Amino acid sequence: MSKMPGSVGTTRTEYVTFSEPLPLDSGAVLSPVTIAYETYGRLNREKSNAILICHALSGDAHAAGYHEGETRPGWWDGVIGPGKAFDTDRYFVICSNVIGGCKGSTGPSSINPATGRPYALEFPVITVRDMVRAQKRLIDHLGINCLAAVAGGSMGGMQALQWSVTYPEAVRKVIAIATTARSTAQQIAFNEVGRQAIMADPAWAGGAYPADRPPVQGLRLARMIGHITYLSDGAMREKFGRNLQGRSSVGYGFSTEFQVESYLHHQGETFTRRFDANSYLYITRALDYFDLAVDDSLAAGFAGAKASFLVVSVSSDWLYPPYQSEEIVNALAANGIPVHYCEIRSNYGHDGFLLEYGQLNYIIGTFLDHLLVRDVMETGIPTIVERASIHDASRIMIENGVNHLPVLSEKGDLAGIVTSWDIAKAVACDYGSLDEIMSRSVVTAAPDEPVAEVARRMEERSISALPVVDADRRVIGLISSDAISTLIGRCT
Ligand SMILES: CC(=O)SCCNC(=O)CCNC(=O)[C@H](O)C(C)(C)COP(=O)(O)OP(=O)(O)OC[C@H]1O[C@@H](n2cnc3c(N)ncnc32)[C@H](O)[C@@H]1OP(=O)(O)O
Ligand SMILES: N[C@@H](CCO)C(=O)O
Repeated sequence: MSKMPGSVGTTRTEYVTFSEPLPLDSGAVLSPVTIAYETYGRLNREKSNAILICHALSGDAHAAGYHEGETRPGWWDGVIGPGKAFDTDRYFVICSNVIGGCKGSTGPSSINPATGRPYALEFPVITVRDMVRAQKRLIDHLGINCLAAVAGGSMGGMQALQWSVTYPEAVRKVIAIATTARSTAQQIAFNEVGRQAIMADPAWAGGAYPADRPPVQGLRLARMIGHITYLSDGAMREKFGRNLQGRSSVGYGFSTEFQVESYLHHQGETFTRRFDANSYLYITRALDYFDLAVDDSLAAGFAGAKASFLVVSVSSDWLYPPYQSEEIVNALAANGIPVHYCEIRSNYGHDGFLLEYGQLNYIIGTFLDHLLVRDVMETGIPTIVERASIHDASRIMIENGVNHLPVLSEKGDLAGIVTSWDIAKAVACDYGSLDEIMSRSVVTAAPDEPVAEVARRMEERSISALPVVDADRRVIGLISSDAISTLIGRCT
């Protein structure tokens, strides 16, 4: 299929296998570990533009574009592509199938090297943290030290949150949608009913069913139950009301009569053609175990996180209700961690995170464009020491083609700044020492400040560049109005 506007075009799932054993939360190890993944866009030279997308319960690595011969795009195609929120003209977008899944990554239907047969229930129980550990292997394999963002909805949002606490140095932004920081009793309850439906199917056979005779009845029922929780009362009423399916009056029996019944049968049926029953057990168990709280405190759980966060809920989501997003926001705010919160207004229910593309594109796009100084600043900039001469300063400025030169004290922290305008003044007024011309009260920027705020400060003070300093006033870069306007020009 040729590339369409806004589409990443034809895509293909890649596979990588790691032979080094993957330690799991349960104490078991998994080896070898295969990860199925797709990428869209190009990784830049600095490897700083990578975004990891994490999928929900039944998703896979195919998040965007079209597989050869297929007409349905990837599951988050509405937000991934040129000009979309996850803009593949700017970002290198990665999506991988979770371990425990059945879409190419190692899971219970993979061959157990110890027996030569599918693992089935010999597959170790996994957690969301284990899924993230496996993703870290992939990210390392791709040579990426720090992700520009990790994003996902539902279980994908849990993985994104998990990244922020397990690998705080390896992720700059987290986008968590329609999710929670710890599974609730109600969520565990629905998962358990689904699992019981599968395990009660005689075809499940203790998990050792042959690939061509899976427990379809149990899996169908599990999905029907699950799918109800992905919708809302309003969405069901709007979609089906009390409409009958293919008949004009009720039949006083137990065959399928209502449209909503027919719809759920359809959803259950199609699910059995694309999903493995044992993977359903393992992944829902991972959801149950998910709890980022430490000593029952979510604030303590997020204490080490370093990313900035976007938390999004769906107004009609009763499976992962907005109050659970608000808990995440409060826990982050308690740690002084930058966080934005948005509630998508939608009647769709939980699956709104797969459908509300207009709102998602706007909210995510705005957040990703909400650049921080560290995203824009120039690093490795020239500096000069306090005792140097005006001649030294002008030579360094000419050699490096810069108009701003931070002046460092003997201790190495910021003592002042000298500009090409100061040099011109020095020549005109015949000043001899750097001390006479440099400004000592320097307006600075911090790496975690939003660029927009710094741009406002520069405008108010009529300054065209600010040194970026760390907590010890060590100069770590420079942000200039030129760099900001180049960026804005590129983004419009
Ligand atoms: C999140 C991840 O990481 S990936 C996992 C996401 N993917 C899924 O969950 C796949 C299954 N889920 C769905 O299809 C979800 O409903 C969504 C959210 C993805 C799509 O939502 P919508 O576009 O609103 O589709 P909707 O829920 O109406 O379902 C449409 C299907 O129901 C069928 N349908 C609609 N009404 C009826 C009915 N009365 N009787 C039988 N079937 C019906 C349609 O024919 C269509 O079938 P098809 O998907 O086989 O073509
Ligand atoms: N429809 C989604 C819902 C779970 O979040 C899925 O099947 O993965």
